[in-house]
Amino acid sequence: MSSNVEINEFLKILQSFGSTSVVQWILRVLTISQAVFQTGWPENYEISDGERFDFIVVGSGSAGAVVAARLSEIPEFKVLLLETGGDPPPTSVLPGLSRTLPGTKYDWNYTAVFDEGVGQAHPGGYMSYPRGKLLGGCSSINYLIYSRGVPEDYENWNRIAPGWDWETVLYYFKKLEDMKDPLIFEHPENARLHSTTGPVKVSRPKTPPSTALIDDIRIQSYEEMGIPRVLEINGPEIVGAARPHFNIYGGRRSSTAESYLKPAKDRTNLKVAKYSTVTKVLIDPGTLRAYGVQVYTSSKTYIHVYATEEVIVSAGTFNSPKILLQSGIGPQEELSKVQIKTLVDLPVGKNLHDHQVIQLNYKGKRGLETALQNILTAFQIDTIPSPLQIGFFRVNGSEFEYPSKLQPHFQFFNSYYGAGASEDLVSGCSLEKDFCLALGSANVNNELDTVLLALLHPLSRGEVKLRSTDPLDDPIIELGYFRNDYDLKVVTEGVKYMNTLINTTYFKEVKASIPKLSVTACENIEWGSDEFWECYAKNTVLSVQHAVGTCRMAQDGVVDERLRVHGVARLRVVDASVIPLIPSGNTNAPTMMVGEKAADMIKEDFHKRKKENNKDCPGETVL
Ligand SMILES: Cc1cc2nc3c(=O)[nH]c(=O)nc-3n(C[C@H](O)[C@H](O)[C@H](O)COP(=O)(O)OP(=O)(O)OC[C@H]3O[C@@H](n4cnc5c(N)ncnc54)[C@H](O)[C@@H]3O)c2cc1C
Repeated sequence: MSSNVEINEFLKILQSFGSTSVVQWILRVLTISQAVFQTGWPENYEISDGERFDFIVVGSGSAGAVVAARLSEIPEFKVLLLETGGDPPPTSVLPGLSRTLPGTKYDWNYTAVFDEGVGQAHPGGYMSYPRGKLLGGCSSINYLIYSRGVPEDYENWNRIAPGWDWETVLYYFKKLEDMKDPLIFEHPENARLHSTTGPVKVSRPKTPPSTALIDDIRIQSYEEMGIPRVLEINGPEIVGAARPHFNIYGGRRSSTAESYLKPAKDRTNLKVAKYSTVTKVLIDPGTLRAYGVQVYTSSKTYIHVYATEEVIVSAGTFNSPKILLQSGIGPQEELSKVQIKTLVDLPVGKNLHDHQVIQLNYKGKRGLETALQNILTAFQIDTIPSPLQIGFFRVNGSEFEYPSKLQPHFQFFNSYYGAGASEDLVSGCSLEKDFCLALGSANVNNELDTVLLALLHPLSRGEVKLRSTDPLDDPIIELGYFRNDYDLKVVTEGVKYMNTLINTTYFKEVKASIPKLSVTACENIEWGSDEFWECYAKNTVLSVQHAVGTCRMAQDGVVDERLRVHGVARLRVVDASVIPLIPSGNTNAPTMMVGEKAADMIKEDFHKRKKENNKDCPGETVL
């Protein structure tokens, strides 16, 4: 038994002793030490040129790790999982440190560009767009918020790609979930949406009374604005606000590396090759059948490994289209620009969409008491220490009928900063210098609420393209925000509505105000006018890193409803890139759900093929 397992067992015993503060502290120290002295990740497998497997999965992220782990449940399947990155570091495991990961070696460090006249408050006209480069992919570096979207999101998928209706996907959402919050099961309407039997842990960590009060005041304010207080953000309501659930349990991040790959690490039929970058899919030009992949290894050589059954590309919204394009699958017009011969002409890289967000700031109470809040939270690295409230709402008006009334227009993330967190705010601010400095100044003596207002259903689309034929070159990411005027109209309405927060009881009591942050592009517009907020939104726009859609699942898309690439046999894409329409919430859980459903479809199709060929059917009973 490894020391990690022993510590885990000990932690479980301690947890059963309840919540005295001494036990809490012992737990905290042990959890942190367990994250720092890591063991338990799958061992690295050194692949050799010419090796054969049944299934090759490219990328171990939110979807890829799920697919590889589920396929390897069938002992007869030989599965290879290829991943560019390595093991998650302690900063990934400990939830309170998640914000330190973007920009490090655990991030692909991509930059994404705005169209002319958009995002002008971003120096250089581009912004960093983090993507996890490690076991678990983005699920190992994200902000751990657990949100699934609403039923109508999936009914819409189902209209485009049959088989993805709400009741079907709910089965997979429940299959992946281990809900640790007992409160949910006290309410039948909520309980039916959740499960305790899946591998991914979900909890709402307890907060100290001072933090709970801050949460409560904000949720009360949103209630006054007409956004109801709800039990949870994955409940039966379409709109409402609550403290969110997180993919955290026992002080650890429940990434797909933690919840799927660790438990599968001793299976001899699953090999995990780290530091291995897939540069293209090998496709027979005569039969158009995928038969393997080209890999750039840690020793800087290119090798080939072969798949007798299927290649599954799960490299994420930017890298999956890149790999397909490098393999000759994509728009002929784009491929010819970089002199790649087109094998199959498909809209790869198109349909990029995202939850673009507008950061709004509200300056509140003055004084030492709120500054103390920052000190209280600083040591709680085994949880999400800062107060955070999440809500969903629709704006009124017959001109805002898209999306349907069964979906919210906006999601918002309200973070609270006690006075004096300015340095944090300034260093985390990527906009023009004067804007960031003014943001910091607003918080020197006063608490500050920053609200990230996310447009949930944009009509604008961007695109991912190849920069060159060099497979190690970063792709071009054109965000395409606000290409459709409707998006800016809805966003401006949402911003104006959100600004009424300062008219609610608490914010009025503390004489809250909206700090005047300078945006050069809007200098000549009257501050606070509708025109100003439109300009502010267009130019300070950010992202919550929910990019999807570049290998769209649709008849006229890149993959069919079983995620098979149109026109190419034995090749699937399984990750956020297949999402045809972005859901009303964060994208990690929906992507894990896609992985779960895909694994079942791959197993089914394998058995179907074997039956057709009249051969033995290993593992059929598993289904
Ligand atoms: C900073 C940040 C915060 C976020 N916060 C949240 C949140 O709080 N809640 C939420 O629900 N969602 C959040 N998201 C979004 C969510 O995590 C992603 O939508 C989701 O994880 C995407 O999963 P994926 O499987 O498509 O891709 P990924 O998880 O990115 O997986 C792709 C994997 O493939 C590997 N890979 C890529 N190219 C290659 C190659 N050529 N060869 C081999 N391996 C390769 C990558 O290294 C990576 O491990 C956040 C994302 C980020 C980056």
